[in-house]
Amino acid sequence: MASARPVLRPAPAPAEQPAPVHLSAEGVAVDFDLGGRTQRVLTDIHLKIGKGQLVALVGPSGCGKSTLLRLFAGLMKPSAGKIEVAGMSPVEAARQKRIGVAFQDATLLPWKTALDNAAFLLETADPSLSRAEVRARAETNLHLVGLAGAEGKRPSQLSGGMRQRVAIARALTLDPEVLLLDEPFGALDAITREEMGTLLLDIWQRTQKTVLLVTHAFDEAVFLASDIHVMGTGPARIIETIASDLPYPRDAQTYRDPRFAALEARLRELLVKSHKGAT
Ligand SMILES: Nc1ncnc2c1ncn2[C@@H]1O[C@H](COP(=O)(O)OP(=O)(O)OP(=O)(O)O)[C@@H](O)[C@H]1O
Repeated sequence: MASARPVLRPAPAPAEQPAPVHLSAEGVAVDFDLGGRTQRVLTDIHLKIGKGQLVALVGPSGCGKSTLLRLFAGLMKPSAGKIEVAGMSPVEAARQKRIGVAFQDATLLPWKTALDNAAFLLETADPSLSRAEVRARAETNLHLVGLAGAEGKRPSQLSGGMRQRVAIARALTLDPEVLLLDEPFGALDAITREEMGTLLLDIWQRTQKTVLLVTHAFDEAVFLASDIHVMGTGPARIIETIASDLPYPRDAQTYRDPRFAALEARLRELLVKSHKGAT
């Protein structure tokens, strides 16, 4: 009788563990008081973003994307529901330097140079660091965002896109776990925007930060994000979450992947519907 041969099977792949939740919104609503009249801007927002994910938030203009980002940054409180960052309140997470933000209006200090602006937040957040150390970190990040040579310029001497990049360098200098980016490349020309997108992917892959990116540009959302949360209006809520099937790493070839076009088309369809109030 032939001896039974051991059957060689590949070792089972370890079950993929979902990343622990890093940013969460549970039943969040925001009301603004407009001189005695209450306007509900966000309603029933539920969102879970895993640690180390790069996620995009898209939606019609004025639907409340920046408001949601401001909630995660701890800059305002929800009228209802709960927001957490790393299992704590956003205010506490910000206090612990876990959150870096770069918003649409770069809000740089006009009297400070690009280098001093990039250094500013870390300088005030961690007085134990030497000035030389802080400036070295700020300089590294300014170079990373393509601003070598502009260290000594003041905001009034920089273009809108350059100011935006200083704001990103300032957020990176804090070395936070979470990056909240509101239209960070909105003011840039198409080519620089693509370059900055590739740079962001590179930073993200090297640092494994959790990134929440607000953008109007479908191609940017599709190129960068693993999940795209689509918001509708009146009042805003998440109408769909698209899990991207585009693999990482992504590069110029990614734009030619048929899956890219399909995702972009899906986004377009959802946002057109949302504009018409049909969702
Ligand atoms: N502090 C505030 N007080 C009153 N209303 C506000 C305030 N901040 C924002 N809003 C209103 O809330 C809504 C959502 O604004 P928000 O800036 O979050 O939208 P958005 O989706 O980021 O817009 P965009 O894409 O144009 O940047 C808008 O109607 C805006 O006018």
